[in-house]
Amino acid sequence: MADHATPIHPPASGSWRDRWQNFRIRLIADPTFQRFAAGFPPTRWIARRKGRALFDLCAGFVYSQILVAFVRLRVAEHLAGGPRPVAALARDLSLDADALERLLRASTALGLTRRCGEGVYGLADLGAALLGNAGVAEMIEHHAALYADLADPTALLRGGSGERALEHYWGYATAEAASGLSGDRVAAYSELMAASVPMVAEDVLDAHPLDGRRLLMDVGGGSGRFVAAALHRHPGLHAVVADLPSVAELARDRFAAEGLEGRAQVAGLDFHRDPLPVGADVATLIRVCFDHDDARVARLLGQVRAALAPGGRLLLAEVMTDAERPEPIGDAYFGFYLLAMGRGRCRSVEKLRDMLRKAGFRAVREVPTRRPMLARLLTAEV
Ligand SMILES: CC(C)=CCC/C(C)=C/CC/C(C)=C/C=C/C(C)=C/C=C/C=C(C)/C=C/C=C(C)/C=C/C=C(C)/C=C/CC(C)(C)O
Ligand SMILES: C[S@@+](CC[C@H](N)C(=O)[O-])C[C@H]1O[C@@H](n2cnc3c(N)ncnc32)[C@H](O)[C@@H]1O
Repeated sequence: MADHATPIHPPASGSWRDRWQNFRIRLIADPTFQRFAAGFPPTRWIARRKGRALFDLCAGFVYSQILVAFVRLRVAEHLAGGPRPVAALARDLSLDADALERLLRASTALGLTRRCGEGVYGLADLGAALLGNAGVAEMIEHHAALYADLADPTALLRGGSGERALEHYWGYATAEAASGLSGDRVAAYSELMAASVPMVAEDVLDAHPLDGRRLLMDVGGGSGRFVAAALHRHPGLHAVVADLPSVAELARDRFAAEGLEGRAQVAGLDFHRDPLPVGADVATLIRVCFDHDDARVARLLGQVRAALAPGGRLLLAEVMTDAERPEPIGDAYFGFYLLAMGRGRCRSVEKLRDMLRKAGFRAVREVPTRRPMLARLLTAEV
């Protein structure tokens, strides 16, 4: 058996299911069993699959950095016209051909490219999906800040010391007076959000069209890209973006540039301190609540409800988890992302439902979205 100072999962009392689970865990932790299972034909495939899964967890950062090189060198764009020989591509990218082939073999192994013959590579499904998705490429570049904060993950869990890269990047997350943030401090995150919101906007507006609504208030609406998408879809709709003053100015510029200034207004404010504009018959909170702690979100939901007209509706969209089934995007990725950023957390659908009800909303419903990995949607009535 494994040579451990403390016994792993001592035999338990309880249901047969618990006892069986404990037995399995003890067995799998035993190196002798691991060796046996890797060679024994009936268990060999399971052992290989689990070993591979553990290897992929170990190697995740390496895979991610291969993706960074792939995006930074714009390999997908250079292969968009069809497969190309390594030598020609190397000339275009000003890269040594051997180094490029190393990258292309790696990106082929990861499903981004495919090998079409001796020294010739083309796009595979994941590389092609990346090409159609500018927001993802920007996120990949942005991850440098996240990885800097994750360099010492236990220190991060213990609260660390000094300002983290993401805490600085998202200046509002821990600021006492967020409304004082200058244009310089909000420009980078506003651009990143504007690049990544179009897919979320499509999915939310497809799942819940705003037909029949008169005035939309997008709370934390950033530089107005969601509102612009809604107004282009619904010609009778008017809207207001409520965001920090320096961000609201970016939205004003967008509306002017897109000829929407007659239908879209901005309200520069701090939604933790200032009242929201009243009278909208639909409000949206898109990727806003998970930035903040429970107490602030509870107050914000109360504020939004109070600002909505009678019969008004709230659409709350962001990544959500399942209370009883932790999963990689909400619990692993956003769990640690938001920890580095400051005070936020990715909440379960159940938790958000409960918070909405406590804020006085009724008829809280989840409306399925096309890509729940980007955002799930809850609607609630005043
Ligand atoms: C017959 C043929 C040709 C094919 C058949 C097979 C087939 C149907 C293939 C499908 C091909 C296809 C259309 C693929 C599409 C793939 C898509 C749409 C992929 C999308 C991927 C999206 C990704 C990877 C998104 C990543 C998002 C990230 C990392 C978001 C991060 C967000 C952050 C950090 C937000 C921060 C906000 C804050 C601060 C927390 O509030
Ligand atoms: C993660 S971004 C989401 C932006 C946009 N809804 C989207 O999905 O692209 C959060 C937004 O909330 C705004 N915000 C954060 N704290 C705020 C506050 N106290 N008052 C007003 N806006 C705030 C930020 O400026 C930012 O634009």
